[in-house]
Amino acid sequence: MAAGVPVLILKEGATRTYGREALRSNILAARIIAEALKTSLGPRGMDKMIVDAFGDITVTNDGVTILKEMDVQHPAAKLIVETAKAQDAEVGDGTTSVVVLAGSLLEKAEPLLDQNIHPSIIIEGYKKAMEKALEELSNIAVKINPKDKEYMRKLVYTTLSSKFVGQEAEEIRNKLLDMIIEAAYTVAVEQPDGTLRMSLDDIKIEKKKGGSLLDSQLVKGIVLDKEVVHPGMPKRVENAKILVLDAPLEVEKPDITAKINITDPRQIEAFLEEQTKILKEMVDKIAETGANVVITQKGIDDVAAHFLAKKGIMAVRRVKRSDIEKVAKATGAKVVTSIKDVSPEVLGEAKLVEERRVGKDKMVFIEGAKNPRAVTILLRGASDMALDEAERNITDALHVLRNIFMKPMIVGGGGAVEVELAERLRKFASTVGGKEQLAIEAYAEALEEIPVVLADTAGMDTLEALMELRKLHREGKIWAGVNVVEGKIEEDMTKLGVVEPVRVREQVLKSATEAANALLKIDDVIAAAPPKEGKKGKKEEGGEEEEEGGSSKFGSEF
Ligand SMILES: Nc1ncnc2c1ncn2[C@@H]1O[C@H](COP(=O)(O)OP(=O)(O)O)[C@@H](O)[C@H]1O
Ligand SMILES: [Mg+2]
Repeated sequence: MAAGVPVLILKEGATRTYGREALRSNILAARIIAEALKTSLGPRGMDKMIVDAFGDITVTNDGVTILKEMDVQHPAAKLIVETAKAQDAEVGDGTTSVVVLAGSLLEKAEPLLDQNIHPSIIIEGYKKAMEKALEELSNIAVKINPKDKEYMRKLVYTTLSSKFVGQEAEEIRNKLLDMIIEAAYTVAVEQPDGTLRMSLDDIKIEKKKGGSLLDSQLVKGIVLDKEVVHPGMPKRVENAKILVLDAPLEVEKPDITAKINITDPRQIEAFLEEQTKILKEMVDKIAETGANVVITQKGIDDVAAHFLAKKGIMAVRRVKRSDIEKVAKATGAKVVTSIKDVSPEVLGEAKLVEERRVGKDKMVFIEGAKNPRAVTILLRGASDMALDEAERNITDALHVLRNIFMKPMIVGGGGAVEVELAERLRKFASTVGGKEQLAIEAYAEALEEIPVVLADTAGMDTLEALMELRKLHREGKIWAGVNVVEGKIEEDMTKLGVVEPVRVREQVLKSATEAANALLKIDDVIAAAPPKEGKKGKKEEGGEEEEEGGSSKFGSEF
């Protein structure tokens, strides 16, 4: 490489950092993110309160939520954030672990860099360590029976055990647990090989402020946060034949440019009559199909609503696109985009469609749908914050179930699996030798950061905890870990029910290693000058898009 020849002409104000300096600055940035997230790991993790530029407040200990809300600027930090988001999208869990592990891998790389070990050797060593760790992970994983509902209930209980503090906590957890388990097993489909599959799309979470979390309910069907359009319409329809529309029941408004010249009052009357006639014809056409419920994404004119009511048809308008899709899927309806395509064949079916009072509002319940694999968890709660956090916790628990359904294998949590893998990696390292051995040993040490952080959240002496864990694992207690609730070392975390889906831990290892290695590979950072004050507003508007673009750039490079 021809060093020192300036081939790049940078814009004024752009900065460029090379070599070790670039590497150090990236490592530092990634470690700062990890440091910030550490204290929220595990059930004793602290909550973070994040206030955005608009003054909106989020309180959470959910890793990916914290990262999404934090306005991260440094490119290396952004890469870590993107990795956590990818982890979240892939398995829906383990995001905090990924960030902590990636940060720790980079931290442990520093002394090696100080010894002048080339980054490429560290990268290679980390890769080998990861592969070995994955191999050992499947060796120690325990097979479980996903159809054992009671066992799965216990398992999900531990995911929720850290959440909801306060007096009603136990009651709330049990309530949510009942709904989660029931929902998951309702939508799960047995595969030919005996395993279960579930799609999170089949479980809708609808939040309605008011009441308490204990008033939440599981509905075997779909709940729409809408009222029936017209007071004259039935509020309850049994054996519903449902027309799902993506078309308005309105007469198209004339163009803004079109001008209607009215010279005679009778012309207005004729015009209105004509409109009424068109609407009546629409409603007649719908009634002819036998439909007794109409659900549309678009509007319904008051006159059309009146005619529908006269025919005894219940109607709901301005339903969200995503809900329209769910209703169609659940009831077997075809979404119709034009009234002329309405026919008996496109109708969906459900045993009951009913408007019910929920707190101060009314909602429409569609139950006993043709496809029984559609459920709604209707959450109630005193505040938006409480509802949002409950939704995140439920989503987490559902992800745990989905991951175990997909791959019914577990490992001990509370850092047990990490300590065991670290022990095994150290043994492996000695067979590799050379400088790579050092990198593999560094990887092992990085894994131990998970139990160390957990012990820290429980106020334990971290060094003592680690020593004891290593000792127990050397004695063959492979699931010895940190009981953070009681603040002590436990010989078998699986007995406590603190277990983790293997699928999540696999993904944690892969994502964290990939992120750390990607940063270790960079030896040149070219940063454009920050935008001038005047341009700021413009940049902020397009902020989201820019961020997306930035991340995909990373994605394609590594
Ligand atoms: N009751 C518990 N005791 C000890 N460790 C636990 C317990 N529950 C969960 N953990 C551990 O906490 C870690 C997960 O913490 P969490 O906050 O869910 O972060 P992540 O975003 O990585 O999933 C795992 O290592 C898990 O084994
Ligand atoms: Mg988790």
